[in-house]
Amino acid sequence: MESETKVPAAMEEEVKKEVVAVDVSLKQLSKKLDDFAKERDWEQYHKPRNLLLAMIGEVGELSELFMWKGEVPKGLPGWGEAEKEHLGEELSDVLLYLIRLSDMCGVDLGDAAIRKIAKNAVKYPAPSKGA
Ligand SMILES: Nc1ccn([C@H]2C[C@H](O)[C@@H](COP(=O)(O)OP(=O)(O)OP(=O)(O)O)O2)c(=O)n1
Repeated sequence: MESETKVPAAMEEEVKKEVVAVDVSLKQLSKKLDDFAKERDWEQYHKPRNLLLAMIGEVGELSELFMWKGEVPKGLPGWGEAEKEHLGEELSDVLLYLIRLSDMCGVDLGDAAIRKIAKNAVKYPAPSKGA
């Protein structure tokens, strides 16, 4: 019983150590994921197709949080703290697998995303605000 109460507290400490209020970059996350995989000898599993399927699985878990709720207003009024925390975890799982997938495909995701936004702006020009 004692260990049951200690484990979550210890985990909480580990999480706190990691959580620092920074504007984290994709490159920083990418490096953390690389270290994480190396430390566990998981690089062998982090092949593009595996990562894609893992990401899709996490998109499914993310979708479950919204399932049967009808339209959900911005800011998620009525959602409890635990539910929002869970949402943050599922969003993170999707993001982390996406970053790792991009890395394992040799795609610089930040660079690709900036280029895609620029391309979108050409395809969908904003209406001019002048007279
Ligand atoms: N081979 C693996 C397995 C996990 N992870 C990391 C990336 C994800 O952020 C998280 C996913 O972990 P789980 O597969 O345990 O999934 P959940 O955290 O969603 O747990 P559960 O499915 O029990 O809700 O762990 C990873 O990088 N490589």
